[in-house]
Amino acid sequence: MVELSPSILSCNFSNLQKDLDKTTGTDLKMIHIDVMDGIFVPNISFGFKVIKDIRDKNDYFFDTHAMIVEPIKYIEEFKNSGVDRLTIHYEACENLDQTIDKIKDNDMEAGLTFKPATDINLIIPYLEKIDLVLVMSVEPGFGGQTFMEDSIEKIKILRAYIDENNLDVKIQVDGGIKTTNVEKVIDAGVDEIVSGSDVFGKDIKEQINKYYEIFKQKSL
Ligand SMILES: O=C(CO)[C@H](O)[C@H](O)COP(=O)(O)O
Ligand SMILES: [Co+2]
Repeated sequence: MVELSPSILSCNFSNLQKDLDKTTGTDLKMIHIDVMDGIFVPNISFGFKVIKDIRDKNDYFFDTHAMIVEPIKYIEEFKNSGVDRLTIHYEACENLDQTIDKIKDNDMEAGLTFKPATDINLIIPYLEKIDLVLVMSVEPGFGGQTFMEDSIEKIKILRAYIDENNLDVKIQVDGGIKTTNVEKVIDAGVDEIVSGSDVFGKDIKEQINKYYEIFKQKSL
């Protein structure tokens, strides 16, 4: 079944744990943690201290999306903060192979993502060595943007390649997903859905339950 990874970027940071507490009693298994450095993307979110502090209070799988230049420099710190999977940007790494290897050496799952304008054919060769490929369906940097329709084709290409080659790689989509458009990305073949403003910007528990209702219907 498809899983939801709600982005805490849309939480109220003055009440972060209060927002996370509202997710209890749902089917949720992971949360999406967007780290931005103000250089790779034109926005700054939060860093290791925040991740560490919520790690102490939440058992969820920490699905972390690093929108930072040269994440290789910070891999140990992500690990020490309690990150379970580190997803890095193709465009942000001078040596992508080395960066992926170092994530794995630090006992985290490795995810790879790419900006909407990046040619998907550049990503395909790395599918053999990663655990997750993330299709960005908005320009990275901000929550609350509109879903880019051409992401559907990218998901279909990745789904076909992964299935044809029997690869053990999950597909995630991030940006502009709502309960009203989630079905089309599921039909295209995603395994995980990131949603920020449509979860933490609304009635949190109700929205998570709505997503899981849709996922269950779709898996019948
Ligand atoms: O990576 C991101 C932005 O760069 C966020 O995960 C994403 O934008 C989620 O927010 P929303 O669902 O509101 O689009
Ligand atoms: Co993200």
